Amino acid sequence: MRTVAKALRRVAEGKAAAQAEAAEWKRKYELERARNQRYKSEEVASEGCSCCSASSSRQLVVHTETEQAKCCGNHGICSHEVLADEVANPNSDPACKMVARKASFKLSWGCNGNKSGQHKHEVVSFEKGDITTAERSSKQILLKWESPPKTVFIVAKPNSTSVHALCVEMIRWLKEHKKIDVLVEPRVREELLKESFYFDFVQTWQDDEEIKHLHTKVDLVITLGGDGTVLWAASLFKGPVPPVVPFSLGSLGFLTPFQSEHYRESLEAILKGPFSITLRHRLQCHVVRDSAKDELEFEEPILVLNEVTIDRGISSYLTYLECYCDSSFVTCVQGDGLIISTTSGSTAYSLAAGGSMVHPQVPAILFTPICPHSLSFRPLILPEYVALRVQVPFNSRGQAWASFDGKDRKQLSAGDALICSMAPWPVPTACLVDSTTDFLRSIHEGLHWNLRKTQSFDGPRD
Ligand SMILES: NC(=O)c1ccc[n+]([C@@H]2O[C@H](COP(=O)([O-])OP(=O)(O)OC[C@H]3O[C@@H](n4cnc5c(N)ncnc54)[C@H](O)[C@@H]3O)[C@@H](O)[C@H]2O)c1
Ligand SMILES: Nc1ncnc2c1ncn2[C@@H]1O[C@H](COP(=O)(O)OP(=O)(O)OP(=O)(O)O)[C@@H](O)[C@H]1O
Repeated sequence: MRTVAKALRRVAEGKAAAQAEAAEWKRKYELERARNQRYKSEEVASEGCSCCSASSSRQLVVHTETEQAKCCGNHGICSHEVLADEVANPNSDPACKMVARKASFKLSWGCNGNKSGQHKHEVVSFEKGDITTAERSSKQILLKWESPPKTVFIVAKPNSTSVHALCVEMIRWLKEHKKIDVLVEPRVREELLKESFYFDFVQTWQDDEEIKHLHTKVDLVITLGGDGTVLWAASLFKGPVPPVVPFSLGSLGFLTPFQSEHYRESLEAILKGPFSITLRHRLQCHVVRDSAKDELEFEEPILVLNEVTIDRGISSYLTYLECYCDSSFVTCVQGDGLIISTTSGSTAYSLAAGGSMVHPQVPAILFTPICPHSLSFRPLILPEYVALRVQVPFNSRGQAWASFDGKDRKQLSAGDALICSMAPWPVPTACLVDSTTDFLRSIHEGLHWNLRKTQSFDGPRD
């Protein structure tokens, strides 16, 4: 219990750190606004400001440092740290090639036609091009490049001829028509070089240590596969995630709105911008062993985009789990297990277990039992600022198993606990239209939600 209390404190410290960062960003924003007001009388009166012409849509437009001198200050946030250039590395080894400067971008929040509504400035920090959130945005978010993206990371589903063919064609197009550098996983680079030495320019990494710095080298991630490829791509980023463009080459396509047949048009639009994004929040999960003496014995936290599942594995006994929300006891789960899901995962395992479908922008955590041995156990939807703790009691007959986005199963013995809270690094996925339209399309086309033959007009009348 002592180590779990420490774990909860650590989660709270993590949240506090994210909120402190957001508060610092908000302080900068207030300072910039004050500075913009001072500039207003000097320059904008004569020159005007490009963003003001967009003010009819009450867009919040974020300016770069260079624009702040003439920014009108009506609704501009001018805090934007210039990204550090990376030193070009003469080493020809593709694993060591450093990419040029990372593209900078700005985020704006649309008020979607609500011209009169007072616009609440969401606090989303995107220093150095890394998106970190302390609060969920309640408006559609637009991403606008301030400098053209230079490096794209392509994640391709393995063992698929169609995916490989598209990957080859897309890399050629990006290099020859868009002059964009491409980075792929080591497996993919080997496959490309077997095909032709032309692909020697494609970059990759040598060891997993480099994966930790992927977000500093990549401007955009493209996934070629199904929903699982999006999950896989997200799992490669243990911190900030660059914008992801998911192309659909799977069966359902909940997370993959872009059609591969039109990849040129889609990528032209994305590379030019601005484009809508959905900040898909992730859960950060810690396994705390009963044997842990102090917090240094924590295992590597795991980030999930869909859900973490705690189930009975191959045991024939019911799982028996004690659940806490912050420090309040929630319930004991006796059944096949429990799913703690994000809103992005609400249409996946949680839905199959009877949970609700929730729009990905809703700030929530889903608490869904798997085949509970109790008639009254119904799924819950909790706020996203809570920390959930699931513990295997000492009087449990069997063990439990935790799996993260359906992968990496970890055994939980008596006294072990799993602690989950919202991670400050969402997966920013590009929208085909916008967050809501894409979500509704996915449940209509992926699930055929409420698809019913229409009742004929003829028949009795009131
Ligand atoms: N009984 C179930 O429904 C069940 C069981 C196990 C895992 N899953 C889901 O599979 C996910 C892993 O996906 P995978 O592709 O790596 O494994 P997988 O290849 O076994 O695919 C499982 C199915 O889940 C779908 N899926 C994945 N994420 C989804 C989402 N956010 N919304 C709607 N459908 C989604 C995929 O399209 C695929 O059809 C897990 O995160 C879990 O949500 C579902
Ligand atoms: N680049 C990758 N490297 C390793 N594994 C991957 C990679 N991309 C995807 N996978 C794994 O392959 C499995 C299948 O991927 P994906 O779900 O995208 O294809 P699918 O199952 O054919 O499509 P759908 O999920 O829509 O049915 C997933 O479990 C995923 O974790």
